[in-house]
Amino acid sequence: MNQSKEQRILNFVLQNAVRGDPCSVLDAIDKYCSQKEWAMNVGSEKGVILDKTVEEVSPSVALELGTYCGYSGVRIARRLKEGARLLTVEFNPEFAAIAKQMFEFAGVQDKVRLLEGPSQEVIPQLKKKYEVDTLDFVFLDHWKDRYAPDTILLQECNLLRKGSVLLADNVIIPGAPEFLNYIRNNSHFQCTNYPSHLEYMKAGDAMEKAVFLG
Ligand SMILES: CCc1ncnc2c1ncn2[C@@H]1O[C@H](/C=C/CNC(=O)c2cc(-c3ccc(F)cc3)cc(O)c2O)[C@@H](O)[C@H]1O
Ligand SMILES: [Mg+2]
Repeated sequence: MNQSKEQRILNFVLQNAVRGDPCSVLDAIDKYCSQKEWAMNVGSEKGVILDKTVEEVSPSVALELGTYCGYSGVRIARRLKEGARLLTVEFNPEFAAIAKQMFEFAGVQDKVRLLEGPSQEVIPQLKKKYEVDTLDFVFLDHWKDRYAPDTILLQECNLLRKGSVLLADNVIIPGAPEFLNYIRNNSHFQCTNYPSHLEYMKAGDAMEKAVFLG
């Protein structure tokens, strides 16, 4: 059975990156996806916006929606302080298996917990099953029509506290109009837009940061 693109990305990392070195893993994925096969990783340019936001927030508990191959999970985990943890949600078993291997090779597996399942089922389990009190940081990068309903669900489940930071990828391409409309017209969120470019391409894209005001 011929390999998937995601398996080819992982193989390239295993053969070209340095085990235990998260930066070399990110560089290998960026090299492969810019030179060989495009893939929907947040990439190095938007990745810097992600890095800066994670450093600013310095989260103890971070949530990622849409693990895919684990690129942004590695990117976030490598910046977490001692004892902090990333919970990342992925419902495609093949991608989850790829991402788990990516985390282990990068050496961040002790900071990252991959939760397999659809976000709308996992989010309501975070407090009881995964011992979460509130989330300090949430990275949204899954199906774009899920950003708004999941942001509402996070509030319904009391998972946000005053100062919790949401960061959403792709608010230009593919776009998340319902999310932008919801979050920018909601007085409980303070929004900031960060213009950038689509990963590995020249097209414009942007990230949106939304701070929950309580
Ligand atoms: C059910 C809720 C739910 N629960 C759990 N896991 C879920 C989930 N919904 C989705 N997943 C997983 O997340 C990942 C999907 C991510 C979706 N991302 C884009 O579509 C995207 C597209 C472009 C682009 C494509 C083509 C272009 F031409 C331009 C741009 C660029 C980008 O950066 C992009 O993020 C996969 O692993 C899903 O299995
Ligand atoms: Mg994305």
